Amino acid sequence: MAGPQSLALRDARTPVIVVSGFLGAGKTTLLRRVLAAPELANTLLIVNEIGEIGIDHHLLERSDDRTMLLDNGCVCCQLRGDLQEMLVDIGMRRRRGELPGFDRVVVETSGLADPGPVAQTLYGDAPLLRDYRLGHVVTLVDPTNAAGRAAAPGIAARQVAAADRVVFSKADRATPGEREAAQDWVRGINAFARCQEAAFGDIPVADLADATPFEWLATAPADGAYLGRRLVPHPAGVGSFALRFDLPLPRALLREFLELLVRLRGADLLRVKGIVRYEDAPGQAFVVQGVGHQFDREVPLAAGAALPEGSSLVLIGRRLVRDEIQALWQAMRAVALAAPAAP
Ligand SMILES: Nc1nc2c(ncn2[C@@H]2O[C@H](COP(=O)(O)OP(=O)(O)OP(=O)(O)O)[C@@H](O)[C@H]2O)c(=O)[nH]1
Repeated sequence: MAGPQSLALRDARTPVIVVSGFLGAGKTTLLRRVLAAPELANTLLIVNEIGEIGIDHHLLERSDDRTMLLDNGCVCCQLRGDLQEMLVDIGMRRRRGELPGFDRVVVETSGLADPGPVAQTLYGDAPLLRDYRLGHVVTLVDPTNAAGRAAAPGIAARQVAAADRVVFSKADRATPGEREAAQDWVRGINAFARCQEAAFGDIPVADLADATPFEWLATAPADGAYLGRRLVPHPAGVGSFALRFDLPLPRALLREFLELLVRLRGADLLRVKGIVRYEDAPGQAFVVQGVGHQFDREVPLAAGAALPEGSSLVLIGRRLVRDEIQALWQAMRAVALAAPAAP
């Protein structure tokens, strides 16, 4: 008898794999790693970012015609129709030979997106069903960031509920207690997902390439029912904005600013990421990012990457007011400029 796996293999439609996970859980890190593998070379990637400027697609270091950006909104609500349109358009262009072929699509959702409605669009839209089927819904859970999940419990839980695979990220850093707590939390929400741990996204590539979600559900009549039907509103007060800087920044001042921001608003600051240029490193751009209180070391970006001018920092958090934070920066900048230069 043909098993579910062989049923899926007879389905020639392109699988769409949804990669979800809370802010900073490690989605981009995992995708950078697995999409570099030759087995996944033929993958079209759609990156959704909630901030008004996209950062992640610059980090993915892929050619532009294989990476598309859906920014300035969340794909589970405002941009759901945009994703539908994008997928239908890409399907048509591929048929007309205007786009190189691709074997799968990966959608990296924003850290505040509920992947359920995203995945459901693939079941409910006839033009989409012609070209695509749902592959895995992979949700990353960062065991070291229970506080972040607690700040937006509805969304974090929905991300796990919709998953057929859960990857516990940051295995290199998480303590045994954090890992156990994260596992208990996931199991309490979704007992069916296949779970694995990863450090810097080191999952076997085949886990993403083989795109038959919930093998046993693939043959069930209520295909996709596990995704649930209810749309969860985004947590109250969580929003995002970008700070932009035209001139190169003083490195030490930016560090002090971010440290002060964490001291003043640490509990509400869920995610910071940006691409910055420093006065002391002409021509070089750096990625700056933090999750909760934890800031990563800065990473210089490859020269020649198509990057925006100046510097931009995206801040995502609860009840953060752009003007107040902008004013804090300006005040610190003014004090630094007025201070006598060190002898
Ligand atoms: N130590 C450690 N750090 C990690 C790991 N995975 C990701 N990080 C770091 O965690 C931070 C966030 O990682 P990203 O991959 O950007 O997370 P993301 O889920 O794409 O973030 P958003 O798109 O903002 O939601 C970065 O500083 C990464 O370097 C890991 O396995 N171990």
